[in-house]
Amino acid sequence: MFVEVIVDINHKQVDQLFTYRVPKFLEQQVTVGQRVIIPFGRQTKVGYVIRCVERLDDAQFNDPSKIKSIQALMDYEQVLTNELIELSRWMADTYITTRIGAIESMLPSALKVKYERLIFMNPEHEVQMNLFSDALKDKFNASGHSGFKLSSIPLDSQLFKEIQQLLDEGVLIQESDIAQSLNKKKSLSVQYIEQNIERLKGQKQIECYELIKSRPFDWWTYSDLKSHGFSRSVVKGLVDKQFLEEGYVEVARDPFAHMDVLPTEKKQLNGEQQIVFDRISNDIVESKQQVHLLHGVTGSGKTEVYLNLIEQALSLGKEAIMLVPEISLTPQMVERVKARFQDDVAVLHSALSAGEKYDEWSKINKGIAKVSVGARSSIFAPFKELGIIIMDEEHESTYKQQDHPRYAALDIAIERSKYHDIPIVLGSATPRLETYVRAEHDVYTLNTLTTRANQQATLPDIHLIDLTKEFTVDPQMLFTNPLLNSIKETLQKGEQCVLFLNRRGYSTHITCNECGHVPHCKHCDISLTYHHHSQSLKCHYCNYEEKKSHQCLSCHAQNSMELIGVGTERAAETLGELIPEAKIVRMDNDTTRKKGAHERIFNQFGQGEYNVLIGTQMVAKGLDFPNVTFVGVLNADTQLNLPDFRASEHTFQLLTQVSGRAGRADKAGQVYIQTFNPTHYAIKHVVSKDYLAFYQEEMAYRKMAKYPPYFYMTLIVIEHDDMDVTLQHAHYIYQYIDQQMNKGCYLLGPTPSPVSKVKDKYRYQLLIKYKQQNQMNHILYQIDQQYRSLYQTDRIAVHIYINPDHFM
Ligand SMILES: Nc1ncnc2c1ncn2[C@@H]1O[C@H](COP(=O)(O)OP(=O)(O)OP(=O)(O)O)[C@@H](O)[C@H]1O
Ligand SMILES: [Zn+2]
Ligand SMILES: [Zn+2]
Repeated sequence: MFVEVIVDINHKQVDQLFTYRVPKFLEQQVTVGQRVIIPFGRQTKVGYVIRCVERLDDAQFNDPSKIKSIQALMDYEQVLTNELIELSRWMADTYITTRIGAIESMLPSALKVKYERLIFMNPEHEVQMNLFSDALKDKFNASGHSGFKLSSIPLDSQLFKEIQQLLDEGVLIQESDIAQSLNKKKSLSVQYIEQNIERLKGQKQIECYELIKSRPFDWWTYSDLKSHGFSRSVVKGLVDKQFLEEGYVEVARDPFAHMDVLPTEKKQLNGEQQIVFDRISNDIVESKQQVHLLHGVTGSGKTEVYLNLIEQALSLGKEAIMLVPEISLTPQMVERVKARFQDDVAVLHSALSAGEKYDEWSKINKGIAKVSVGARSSIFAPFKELGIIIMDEEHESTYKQQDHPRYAALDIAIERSKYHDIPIVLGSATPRLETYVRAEHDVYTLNTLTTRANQQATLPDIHLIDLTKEFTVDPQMLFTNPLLNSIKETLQKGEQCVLFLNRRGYSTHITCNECGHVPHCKHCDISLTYHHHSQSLKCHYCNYEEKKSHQCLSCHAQNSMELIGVGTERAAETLGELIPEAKIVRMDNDTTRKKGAHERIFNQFGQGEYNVLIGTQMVAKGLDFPNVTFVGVLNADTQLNLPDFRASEHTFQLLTQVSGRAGRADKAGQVYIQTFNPTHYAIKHVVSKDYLAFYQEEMAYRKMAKYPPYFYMTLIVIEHDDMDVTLQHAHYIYQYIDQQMNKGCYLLGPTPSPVSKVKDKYRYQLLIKYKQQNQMNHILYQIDQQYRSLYQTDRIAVHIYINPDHFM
């Protein structure tokens, strides 16, 4: 038997199938999707079995005896299903990436292997140790002559040179050793040994032995048995009498052990919810591949519909994937899914440690968990009988991976839904234009929820405060009187406020009030951000940091550097001064860095320990607190002014989402939005709560400007240390594309990128607009190929972003 294998080396040149022989003793065990250890050139590598072949193609192999054998299995279970293996090929083609890169993005990082090189003396070579340096002799002696790791020797040392020399002469040899970064958690456990039960006297011991005997192949931890009422001494006694065998066995960590999730009852769906549920549920039952848009206003009970659909899939013996944008943005979602489906749920998200992620993934791989809730990469959850895929808040940009392979979770979902013949649900109060237009044209099924689910709740009243007319009362220019008065009124009624500021840090920039100088990053074309906590200026692109100085570096005026633009930290401080009775808690990147900080802040706010929650994007979405009746947006314009054609869309989405946090239960909600652009359509339609009106106006603009969804767009960014070289290659790529592309495509540029320098590299960009989704793939592939090799020699980097969300 032979296998075809993809090798764990992320390089185009070796990104192909290699054939290996399977030794007799492994024939029964090797399966597709497993990892094997193989000789590769002069190294030992890990490979993924893609295909098993009984007979070789004679034409291809004229000397089959030359085919090498696999050495061992890396693990006993499959890590990739047949479906995922196929998908990796599709990804490599679609995203212009390597197949191994695609495979890696599907697996938990804990499965990543580390390769070590061990140095030995060559047993087939006459070795004269007395010719070795003392340092080398010490190395061998210290290892008991069983070899040492090459990585333990500094690269620039004399010893390293000596070893290289001896390797070349064949006196020493090296061998690869493969280590896995995974630390499996092990726990002391016991297992059944067959014995005559008559020999047991104690009643407790007999019961315990009977229980373990009932599942003779299982390992039981001491704490398992304790929960069945058997103390440690009872179990130990059985071990001593050799009724049980003791050993350390891998156990799963439970990252949610601290989270008490009580099972919740289903809610009776309302009329609209029921209609939507029936329609989608029908597609689950009939195994119909169909994308559904669930367009439901904030608080319309989309989550409740998702939970019922998952339940439906489970009742048919199928599994479900529920994607959320980022766990930190939707903290309550995990809890709600866990509460409904308890131990059937695996949670996959970035806040877990690598080991915890592996354990959760393993639960799916072993068929223990039936539902996964997680961020983007959990779209690859290795389920075998998928019944439904749900993407909550489908408009979020976190559903696209920014690094290689730059996949979109929706594309992957669609591939998987074709494989399993199942529906996909895209839920949002503010769908992307790309999504809505497909629903309009019946490519997707449109489902709508027009009212709030809770019968007493209505959508909040939304008011604008025109900052061109209304003056702010504080020197930081954050709060107007109408806003402050509403906050006070809310607090007096014993209700809660959410305040949203689209920034982080104490203040964004500092500027000299004498000459207008703004400190910039030394390595990037971007102004530095002031952080009050550390009294320093930081670059958010490269992490460069410097102390804030009192003197202007440009005009040398003393004490002239002032803060402009204000962040959440300063806003919270100012509000505390203006309304001393407010109990304020802040939520942004700074206050949530520690593990579990999100949860803690939400819980404390939910329990009423605070009455004002002030924060960035993190407070804008997914919150469901009945006592929040007021939402204030301090400045609606920050996002509107970004150089991005989606600026209006993003502003409309964000303001609608944050407004939606108010008045979700029986108390009516109020929203105040401060803006310098009260007549801008993105803001006007938030006030009128009219998604469709916004959609139509924005579509007209996109059509005129030839933007998505009328055109597909690809951004190409060219980066190099030298500006002239960068521009030269940008022109070269321009000409290449210009000659190859069809009529009806548009090529723009080269222009400097909006952030024209990052980490000391100059950046130019080209933009292509075209009509058919994959029509540029061939050209882009060629460019990618060529520049991959050029990068090796000339360090010229070319990044290709297909349908990017951001153009910075
Ligand atoms: N059928 C129902 N009857 C009563 N209450 C319901 C019903 N469905 C949902 N709810 C409640 O209404 C509130 C809003 O529901 P949910 O959070 O599911 O809305 P959503 O559409 O997901 O919201 P958003 O998009 O704003 O995050 C929740 O508190 C939920 O418990
Ligand atoms: Zn920088
Ligand atoms: Zn100055």
